[in-house]
Amino acid sequence: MTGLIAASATAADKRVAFRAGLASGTIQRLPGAINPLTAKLIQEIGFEGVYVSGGAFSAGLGLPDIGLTTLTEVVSHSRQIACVTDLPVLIDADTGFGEPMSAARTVLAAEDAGIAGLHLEDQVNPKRCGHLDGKAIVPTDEMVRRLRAAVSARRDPNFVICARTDAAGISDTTASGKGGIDDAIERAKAYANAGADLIFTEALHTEAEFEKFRAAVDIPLLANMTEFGKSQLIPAKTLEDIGYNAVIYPVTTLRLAMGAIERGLREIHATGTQEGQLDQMQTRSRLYELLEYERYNEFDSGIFNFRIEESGS
Ligand SMILES: C[C@](O)(C(=O)O)[C@H](CC(=O)O)C(=O)O
Ligand SMILES: [Mg+2]
Repeated sequence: MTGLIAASATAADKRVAFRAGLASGTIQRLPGAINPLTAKLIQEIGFEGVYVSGGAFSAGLGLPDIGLTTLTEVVSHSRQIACVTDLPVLIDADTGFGEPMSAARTVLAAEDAGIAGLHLEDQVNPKRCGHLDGKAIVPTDEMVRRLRAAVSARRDPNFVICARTDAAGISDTTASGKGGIDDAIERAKAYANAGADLIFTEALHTEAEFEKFRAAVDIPLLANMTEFGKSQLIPAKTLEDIGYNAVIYPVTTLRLAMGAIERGLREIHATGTQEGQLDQMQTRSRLYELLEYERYNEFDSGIFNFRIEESGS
């Protein structure tokens, strides 16, 4: 029955695995899971970890990514995802949901939810998507306070605290931060000194910028391969060759699913049937396979009465 209902790996195992992956020299690929079922697929296909995106979570609630979601909402959604996978789950904790003390509380809640790590960003509150113009960052020392609070709250030393800097995407001089890639690199060094285990280099543009960042700091780095944003979409192998340690595909599964849902709904609206789209769908048998329906019979033989051979799908 191990691995049914909930994952077989413990939170401690997953954090150890994430740290080992970050130190391995092999890039850790973390697609965003929009729900626990997607996390099961991510594991089955063979990725190294699962990401929980704040942007995809808020979009799923029908809201823009402007800091409207709360610590409780994000952690409970992430707990459900972490619960069903043996893979480490990294979550998007935005700016920590408040002042430094709230960042500390966020870490405690994430640890209790079985999550392997989280990232905190240096944007002002309320934050916005890192690939939009007009965002603003807090002074370095304020972000350092956020991080110190998070690091000191941690009870499991293997829980990964990732610091995201949005500085590279800020071109105009703001009251709060210089911005630009050089500022981002300086900030990454300060964040590493404050105890961050991993740096999320948000909104770099080109391969050359990723290379420049890698050459300047000696702490694990995470790349964000989000679509339709400011960053060139660089293959995982190239990022690995550059020396990056992790890559997220944060909103990709939401965009894939929503693209398919919109096409399908329009066709049903236009033709009155979904008949022509059956080959685009995950079949009942594939869904049941992913859910491991059959294994549930191990402890209750009355549950599984679906026959793949007879159903034809
Ligand atoms: C990584 C990110 O923070 C997210 O919430 O997934 C977003 C992704 C996106 O909006 O494309 C971000 O880069 O700010
Ligand atoms: Mg986000």
